[in-house]
Amino acid sequence: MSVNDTDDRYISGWGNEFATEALPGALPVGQNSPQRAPYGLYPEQISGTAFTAPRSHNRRSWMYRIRPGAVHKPFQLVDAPALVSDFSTVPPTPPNQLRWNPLPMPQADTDFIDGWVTMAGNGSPDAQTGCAIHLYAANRSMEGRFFYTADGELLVVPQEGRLRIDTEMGRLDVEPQEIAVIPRGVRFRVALPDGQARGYICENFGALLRVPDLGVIGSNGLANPRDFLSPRARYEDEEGDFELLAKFGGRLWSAPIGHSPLDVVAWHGNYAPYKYDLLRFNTIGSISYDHPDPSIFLVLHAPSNTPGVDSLDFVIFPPRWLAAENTFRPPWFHRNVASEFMGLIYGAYDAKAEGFVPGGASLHNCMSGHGPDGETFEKASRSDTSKPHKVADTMAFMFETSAVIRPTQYALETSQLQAEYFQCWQTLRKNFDPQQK
Ligand SMILES: O=C(O)Cc1cc(O)ccc1O
Ligand SMILES: [Fe+2]
Repeated sequence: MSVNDTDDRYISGWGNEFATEALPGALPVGQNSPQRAPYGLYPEQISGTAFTAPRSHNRRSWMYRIRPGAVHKPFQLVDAPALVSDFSTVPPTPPNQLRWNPLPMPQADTDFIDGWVTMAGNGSPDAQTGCAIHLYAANRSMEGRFFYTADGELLVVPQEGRLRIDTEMGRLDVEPQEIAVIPRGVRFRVALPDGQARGYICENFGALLRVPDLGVIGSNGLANPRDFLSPRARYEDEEGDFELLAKFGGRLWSAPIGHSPLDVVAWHGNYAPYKYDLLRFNTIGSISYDHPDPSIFLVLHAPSNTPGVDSLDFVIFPPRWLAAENTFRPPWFHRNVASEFMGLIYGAYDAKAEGFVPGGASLHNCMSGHGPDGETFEKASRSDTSKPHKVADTMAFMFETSAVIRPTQYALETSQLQAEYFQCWQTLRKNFDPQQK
């Protein structure tokens, strides 16, 4: 999918000052809050950063809507036992390497919101740092229901089935190998064009995700800002007995609402949902020797207050050429200060010969040893590195965090957990021979 001047669905560029209207002249000219806005619309600002954040980080948008966001009945608590947000209350677990099979598709009617289960995370919405990592599996479109989370922005990584995400600011159609980011507070509804869908969600409680600086890479490369797409304004003028769901303070709340909140006729600003096709990533790697650190595969990151340290990194392992000579080409054995939650969207991952399957997940926490499994090590230690090799048919990703990731009780007790995961390194035998260099 490309976007150009004739694409009537999206506007492009990461963090742009967009201006889009579904009716001509719906955006006031030269001011945000005229005494009476065009078409009888209500102006409403949505702020994603503090009013006083530096201009380079300041994110807000103005919406021109049929009714203000305040128009709904009071919220009531909804039981949502599968959702976990405050990880300070989740006990630390042994530093074991963990791996899971995919979440099964639901049997009962389950929409995108019903289908969330929290696997792991750190921090909390109250602390405004950390993240919750959820899986979703759904077989019904949301009907008459709308959702937002005040706890964080949502990074949605579809693994199976397309998602039609209708947001206040317009429509995003996303499919596996694309991602969507829905800002904190933005209301949306998800339909499933393929009848069912499964994937991963990282709910980022901290600073907003952004495209990283490129340093010595230069002015182009990795995820190029022009490839991020935001929706054009699109509105519904519908009344009915609808439900507005909110995730707030780690809990789920429901309020009756008499109209569709997707009633924004025009908006402008730089706080908006966006999508990105992971196959657009300009993957950069070694063309001489050795395997670079995976920070070279960074798509988006949420910086912490410590320079150079991110609270959350979103890293991908896309198809790419491996050309490094005299080099062990797959990921090396390693122990990191960061903690790594990995998922597989498509194909196979080059560090794991088997067991890590699309829709599955793994967790390698701070300083827990991991790396290639026995089979991968044997093969890669003997492969011919005089020729480049294409790693094709693959798309893995990592939610990497500076704080330890705590798996939830669900994640530790589910039958998806692969109790024998540790075995994949037990075949790594002693090769050491002091007589033989
Ligand atoms: O653990 C993993 O497979 C992710 C990873 C990949 C890599 O190429 C280097 C380090 C790293 O943590
Ligand atoms: Fe790793």
